[in-house]
Amino acid sequence: MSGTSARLTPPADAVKPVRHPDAPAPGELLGSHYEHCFGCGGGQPHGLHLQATAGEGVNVTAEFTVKPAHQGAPGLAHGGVLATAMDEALGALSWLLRVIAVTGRLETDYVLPVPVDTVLFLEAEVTAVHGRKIYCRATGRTGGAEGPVAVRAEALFIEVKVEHFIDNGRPEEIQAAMSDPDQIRRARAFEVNP
Ligand SMILES: CCCCCCCCCCCCCC(=O)SCCNC(=O)CCNC(=O)[C@H](O)C(C)(C)COP(=O)(O)OP(=O)(O)OC[C@H]1O[C@@H](n2cnc3c(N)ncnc32)[C@H](O)[C@@H]1OP(=O)(O)O
Repeated sequence: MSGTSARLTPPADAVKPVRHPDAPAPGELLGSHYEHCFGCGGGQPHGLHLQATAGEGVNVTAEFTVKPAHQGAPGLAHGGVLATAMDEALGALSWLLRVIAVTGRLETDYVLPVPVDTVLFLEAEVTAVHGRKIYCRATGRTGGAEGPVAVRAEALFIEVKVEHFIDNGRPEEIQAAMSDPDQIRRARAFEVNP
């Protein structure tokens, strides 16, 4: 990548990310944050079903298998779907900081075409934190965890409160989520001092 845009460059007084003491242990499968999430939920037949695993630092690894439903050009993954995979892997970093955060900005470099049936090996890490702003980056490799980089992304996530979803989400889904004890448990797993 030739360079990061100014909006994704942490300010000079940004700090190194700190793994929350109650973060999932390294190697732990993080699970889905919401059953109907297009990126990680099991309730979306054509979703990405991305599964992320906690790393030792403020990082995660994840795998995503490109399905025929994810095509753009014949036999190749759609770029927007690949950006979704990066977004989802980057979003999973919230589990390690134990904050709720949403994507503010996402920049993606498409380096290689990604055929259907490819398993994309994703790695994401937080690079810096500045107040509510979480700076992070990710790569997606083909042919194994050490394979060539096919997709690269940098992003800025912004920490929000649970009210962000309650105030803005469609009432049907919010009410269903709020009355689901399992969903409440998952939402709390993101929060510091729940
Ligand atoms: C029941 C619930 C369950 C929930 C489970 C967990 C779900 C997890 C889901 C994860 C799913 C996967 C992930 C997804 O798909 S998340 C879905 C996609 N993302 C969104 O929908 C977010 C939409 N945007 C917003 O809601 C607001 O704009 C946010 C909340 C992001 C900020 O508005 P807010 O009014 O709060 O704050 P602010 O405007 O004062 O900004 C604060 C600071 O940030 C800086 N800034 C902002 N934007 C940008 C930008 N684009 N580039 C550079 N900088 C930016 C800004 O300059 C400021 O900096 P500073 O002046 O302080 O230095």
